[in-house]
Amino acid sequence: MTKIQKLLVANRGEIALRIMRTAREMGIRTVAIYSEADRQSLHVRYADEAVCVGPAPSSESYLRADVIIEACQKLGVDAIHPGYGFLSENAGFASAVRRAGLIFVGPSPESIEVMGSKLAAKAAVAAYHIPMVPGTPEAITDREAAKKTAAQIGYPILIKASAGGGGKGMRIVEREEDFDEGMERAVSEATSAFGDGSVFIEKYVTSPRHVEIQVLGDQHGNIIHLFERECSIQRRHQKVVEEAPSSVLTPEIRAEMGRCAVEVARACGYYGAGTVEFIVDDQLNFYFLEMNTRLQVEHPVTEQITGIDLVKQMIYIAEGKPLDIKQEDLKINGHAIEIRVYAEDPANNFLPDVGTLETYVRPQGNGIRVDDGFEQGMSIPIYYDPMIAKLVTTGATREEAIEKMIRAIDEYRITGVQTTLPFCRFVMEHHAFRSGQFDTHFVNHYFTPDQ
Ligand SMILES: Nc1ncc2cc(-c3cccc4ccccc34)c(N3CC[C@@H](N)C3)nc2n1
Ligand SMILES: [Ca+2]
Repeated sequence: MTKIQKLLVANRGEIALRIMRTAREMGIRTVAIYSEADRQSLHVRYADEAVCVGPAPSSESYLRADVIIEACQKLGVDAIHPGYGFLSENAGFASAVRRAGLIFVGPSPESIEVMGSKLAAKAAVAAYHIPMVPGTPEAITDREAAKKTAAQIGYPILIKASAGGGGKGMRIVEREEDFDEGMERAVSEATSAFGDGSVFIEKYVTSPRHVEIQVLGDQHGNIIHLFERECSIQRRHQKVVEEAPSSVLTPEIRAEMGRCAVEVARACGYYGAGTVEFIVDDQLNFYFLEMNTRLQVEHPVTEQITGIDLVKQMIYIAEGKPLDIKQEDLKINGHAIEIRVYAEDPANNFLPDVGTLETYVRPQGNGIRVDDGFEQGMSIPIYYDPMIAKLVTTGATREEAIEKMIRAIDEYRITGVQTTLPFCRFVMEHHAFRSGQFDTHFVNHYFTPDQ
């Protein structure tokens, strides 16, 4: 066991601040990294020490693994927390951190590697009888054979890039006559996007819900799940509204999905915080899709209903501590909803809107959590994800969480940039959302930009 005394957070914005807050509660000293564009940002001011890692573009700063590791050695840092995005699912970085004698607050490079390839993930899981959509277990090498398999599976099918994920590198093929062209395009897109043209086929589940299970594993083989998050309200594979628990799962299906998620984690010897993604069809059948080996943006809704601080657990696990939480001790307490507040203009096809937060007043009160990285007067840098904040409300019931969300959105005062707040309010008021009857096509179905 190694007690971490000094932690470098290799990230920026709200997640960097969020991680540093937990570290501070644990008596751990914090080091921030920042690009020249983030010199004045909050996470830099909050940290005990801060290091400029380069110019604004991420490739020259937040992705500079060598500069980040060098900074650790210079400052006597023990561990690095990668947050999400940037280097958080980069097996090479996790290995380099290890080789430098530092602790990577995350899973092993091997787990990151396996789960980074959709096919390797499916192969690792195959022996565990986890429901997966019908499809080809291997990358397509023989197109005629693949065409036969597609006919057996039945159209529509999805052609997916093995190196893809998060919706990138997926093509729907509705009919057999479109197969050849669909395959051509899928391979060329995967080759240009990921440098890896290997693709596989799956039966397309037409109106799925996106439900994911949070798992926590320690370095002694203990793995638990912390129930599900529903993330079906997405726009172009960018989640906008997430909630925990899901409004459709029954206790039986929840327990079964949780068991499967733990088995997926076990299949790759997982430790740390991870998320197992499923899609759920309208008959409430669920299918394993992929595993994310990072802390996710939407992790707060899980924290709110379980009372577990996931960053604290990640740090304990990285220190080699055995989990001090038993599965049977975990209960769902209440309902939490998160909306992501982006500096984007819903009336202008959600284009990023640059500008300065002339007014920035957060909502407050019982059941309101705001994870953000900005103060009034700050401008939104154009170089990074334009997320301003995550607004999380927690109520005893889903209805109460929705009421709180509507009240909080109305209290949130932001001028100087357009934001997605009006769109989120539209969702909270919509009968399809309120009744729980929605799927991943919600935004396309119900939101026309001129509204
Ligand atoms: N066989 C099969 N059928 C339906 C699917 C539906 C999704 C999906 C999941 C979540 C949101 C979506 C929005 C539009 C289109 C698809 C989705 C999906 N995803 C999207 C990103 C990655 N997590 C995998 N895979 C699917 N696979
Ligand atoms: Ca993913």
